[in-house]
Amino acid sequence: MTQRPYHIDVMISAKAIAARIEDLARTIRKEYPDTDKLVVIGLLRGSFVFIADLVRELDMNVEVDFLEVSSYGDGMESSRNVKIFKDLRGDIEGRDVLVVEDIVDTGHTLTSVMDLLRSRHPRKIETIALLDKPVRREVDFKATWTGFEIPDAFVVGYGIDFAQANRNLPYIGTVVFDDDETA
Ligand SMILES: O=P(O)(O)OC[C@H]1O[C@H](OP(=O)(O)OP(=O)(O)O)[C@H](O)[C@@H]1O
Ligand SMILES: Nc1nc2[nH]cnc2c(=O)[nH]1
Repeated sequence: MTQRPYHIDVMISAKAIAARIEDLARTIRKEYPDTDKLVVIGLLRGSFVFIADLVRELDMNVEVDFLEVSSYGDGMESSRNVKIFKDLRGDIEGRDVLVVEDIVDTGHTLTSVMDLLRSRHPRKIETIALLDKPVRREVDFKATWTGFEIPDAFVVGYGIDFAQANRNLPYIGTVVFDDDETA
């Protein structure tokens, strides 16, 4: 399938993201005062940039693990069918856990991931999402901490893809189709 031509407008700069992550890391540190080693779980693939920056700001002992899930494939619409492609390496029973996500949109991904992870009986489990698009929600889900609330626009960059491209942009941008602008 040929891709409709598009460009990307900057929505949140790399500098604004870095400043927000410093704030979030301070808040999280205070939320886990008695934790020996926090298990920080990144949801692949979208969260790989966010988790890398977040853990380097977290002034505490952490263990990093990943769960690979996907429901969008290469499209712009959720399939509402959250598939697990790769499970955690570690056991989270009795552990303090933080789940790191790039974006909450319909809410299906984090709802289904949290159902799965809670069934493994962590001692405490919280969620952080860099972006939240509350107007698109289809299931009731709110992350414990959110970086930025954003309007209804398809975003890319900072780990987030469109058709497996643009994950390497250092900022968050919106996809604008060129033929929509001329219509
Ligand atoms: O709230 P939702 O509507 O469920 O959407 C959020 C999810 O969508 C994207 O994942 P995607 O399925 O595109 O996989 P990816 O992380 O590998 O890009 C994103 O990374 C979130 O995990
Ligand atoms: N690339 C991308 N993936 C998403 N998954 C859920 N919402 C979005 C979005 O706005 N952009």
